[in-house]
Formats: sequence, C-alpha cells, structure tokens
Amino acid sequence: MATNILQEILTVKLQEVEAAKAVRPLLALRREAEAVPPPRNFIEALHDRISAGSAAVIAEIKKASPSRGVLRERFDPAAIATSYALHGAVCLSVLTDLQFFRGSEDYLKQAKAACNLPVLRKDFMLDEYQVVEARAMGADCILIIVAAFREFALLMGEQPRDEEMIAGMLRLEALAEALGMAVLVETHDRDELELALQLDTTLIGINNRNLHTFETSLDTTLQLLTRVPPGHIVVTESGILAPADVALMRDHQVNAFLVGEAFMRAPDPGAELARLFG
Ligand SMILES: O=P(O)(O)OC[C@@H](O)[C@@H](O)c1c[nH]c2ccccc12
Repeated sequence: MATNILQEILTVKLQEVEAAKAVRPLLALRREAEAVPPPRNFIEALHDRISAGSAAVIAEIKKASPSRGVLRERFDPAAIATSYALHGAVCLSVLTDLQFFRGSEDYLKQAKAACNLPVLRKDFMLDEYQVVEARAMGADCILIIVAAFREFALLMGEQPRDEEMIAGMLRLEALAEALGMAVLVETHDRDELELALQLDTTLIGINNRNLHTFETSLDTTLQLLTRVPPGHIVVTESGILAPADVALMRDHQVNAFLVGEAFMRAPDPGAELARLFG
C-alpha cells in the first residue's frame, strides 16, 4: 500500500505508462517525436531574462492539485498561455498528470500552440517512454523529481541506493538531451540536492512545498541555495504568493521562479504575474 502522496501518484503513474505503451508503442511514439517542430530553448530563455537583470518566471498552467483541489473552474490553457506571454512570462509549465492535477497532454499542446514560449512538461517521470512522450507532445523541458526516484525504490520494496537513483535520473536526462530538451531537476533537501548535482543540467529546482505536510516555506530555498555551486540556475518552486516573497528571493540572488497557484486563482493569470513581479 502506498504510504504517502508521492507513492500514490507513482503507483497510478506506472499503470498509466504501461497502458500508454500498449496503445502507442515506443517506436510509433519516436516517430511522432521526430515529426514535431524542434524544441524551443528553455534554459537560454531563462538565462537571457536573468542576464538582463529581471526575474525569470516559469508560469504554470494547472487546473487542480492534491493539496488545494480545483484552483480554476473556467480553464482555457490557450487563453492562459496567451495572457502569460503578453505579461512577460519567460517559460510555461503545464501539468499533464490527469488523476491528481486534472492535467492533460492536450493542455500542453494547446498552450504551446498559443504562444512562442518554451514549455515544461510537468509530470512524474520515471520511465524513458515518458520522455519521448514529452517530446512528442511538444515539450521543450522535462522535470526530474529526485524524491520520486527515492519513493519508487521504496515502492518496489527496495532500499534506495544513491548510485541507482543517479543512474535512473541520468538515463532520463540523457534521453531528454538527445531529443533536444532541457531538464529541470527538483529537490527538497540537502540529500536530494547532492544527487541532483550529479546530473548534467544546470537547472536546479528547489521545491518549497514539503511533500509530507504540503506546507510551503521559502526557507527551504534559502537554506539549500548556499549549497548550489556557481554556474547553475536556481528555480524557486511553490508558495510564491506575494510581491514580498519575490523580493525576499531576489534579495538572495534567486532570479528564477516557478509559480502556479497564485496565478491560477486570479481572474487574469497574466495580469497577476505582472502584479507579483511588476
Ligand atoms: O502552485 P504553486 O505553489 O505556485 O507551485 C507551483 C509548482 O512549484 C508546483 O506545482 C510543483 C512543484 N513541483 C511539482 C511536482 C509535481 C507537481 C507539481 C509541482
């Protein structure tokens, strides 16, 4: 039995992936991935904005979350993407998980088609199939959640071993990069950060949301920040709700932000982005 939310999500996810493979075999999926337009450069977009002295916002499109329930009843991904782009978002993040976040592959496609911004596929990735799937739906970046690799091992009744977790993450990363996509690696604590730094990517996410209590604390970012070597971009994730939160992060040279809830609850998500970061 699953003992926490991440294990619950991963249990469902593994079943979904097996079902997807039966419907769309990897070879067919690979052909689809080759047929979509080449990726937009996710990391460069962040870099350019930060070099210009501004905050770089990855604006999220999510209908619901396990901790908050439905965030937005009238949900039009294309309209939201357009609004985000108009108000200065640098990249998009689109939830594609159906069961827990009410997301979909179609939402990512709709958002991507509505603007010129690079798009992160926000989902729980464990299997290389999902990476090819991400590219086939038009994603420019994938998320690798270190905690998911730990929970996956536990789910399989194994003791998580660093070398194995790193090898698993490197496999996904190598495939993403071979397909021209960027990788955002998400961490919650020191141990996860150590593992994340074994990857090739320079994009380090620090999730302020505690996976067990669902509470957010920006101290998570402040505490881990000092352990990230130069040459990386730190993305502070979750719980950015007010201009004061943005100011606190920027005071500590954190310039990249992943924000969902605050925007999803606003009548016009892009206008809220401009208000928070204006
Ligand atoms: O809605 P918020 O608190 O602004 O958070 C956005 C983003 O950080 C959050 O959706 C998130 C971060 N990591 C995740 C992993 C899976 C699903 C969702 C997430």
